[in-house]
Amino acid sequence: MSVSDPAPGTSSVSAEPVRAVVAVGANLGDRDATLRAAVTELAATPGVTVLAASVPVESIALTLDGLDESKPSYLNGAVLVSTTLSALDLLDALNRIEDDHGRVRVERWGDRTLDLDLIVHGDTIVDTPRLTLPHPRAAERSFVLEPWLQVDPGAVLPGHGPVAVLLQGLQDPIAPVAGAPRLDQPALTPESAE
Ligand SMILES: Nc1ncnc2c1ncn2[C@@H]1O[C@H](COP(=O)(O)OP(=O)(O)OP(=O)(O)O)[C@@H](O)[C@H]1O
Ligand SMILES: Nc1nc2c(c(=O)[nH]1)N=C(CO)CN2
Repeated sequence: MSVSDPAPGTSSVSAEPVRAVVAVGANLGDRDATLRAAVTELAATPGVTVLAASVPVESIALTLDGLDESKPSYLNGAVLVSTTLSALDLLDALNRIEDDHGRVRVERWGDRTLDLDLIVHGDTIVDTPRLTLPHPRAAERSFVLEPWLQVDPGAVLPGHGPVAVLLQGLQDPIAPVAGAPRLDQPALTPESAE
């Protein structure tokens, strides 16, 4: 590889589709509606096919000071996609969707209307300020790993091991949302819930 070659997986177009995992989260506004809209927009992105989406899970806000129950709680989920986009182009698409949902970047790990993190992109390993893959904090977060396991029961986090094993070692609590459909399905309306 010459010095001008892009890092693996970051050139603008992948030769073959790869599987990627996107973690979704929100703790401001109508969290459920925002996550469902984001999955719809992801599915409408050229070069992206949604293969599966988790149901939403409720989680306590993780801040730089630890879990903080005084902050609005998060809804989190995960989406498994097949994509011909490079990791960087997929990240750009995720950032555009975040911006369209009024995402304001004020404080690290601060409250947000929508957060879309790229967890893995094929076997891409990259570590730059713009993009680190696999996501460097995924292994510590039940709110990422449990939904990921829902969409890919055999998932392995490169450099860390099977997601099912990692999840067993974590303490951050997550809770199901009673009756909530998968995030690639419409929300239940009072009529459809009857
Ligand atoms: N794998 C990745 N997924 C998403 N953003 C990433 C990734 N690697 C690096 N970044 C960079 O991180 C920057 C900050 O992203 P963001 O504000 O979403 O972080 P955060 O969600 O607050 O924290 P965390 O990364 O711990 O989830 C973005 O500008 C983005 O370029
Ligand atoms: N519970 C929860 N806490 C968080 C989350 C998140 O998605 N869920 N995302 C963060 C930054 O990515 C910071 N803290």
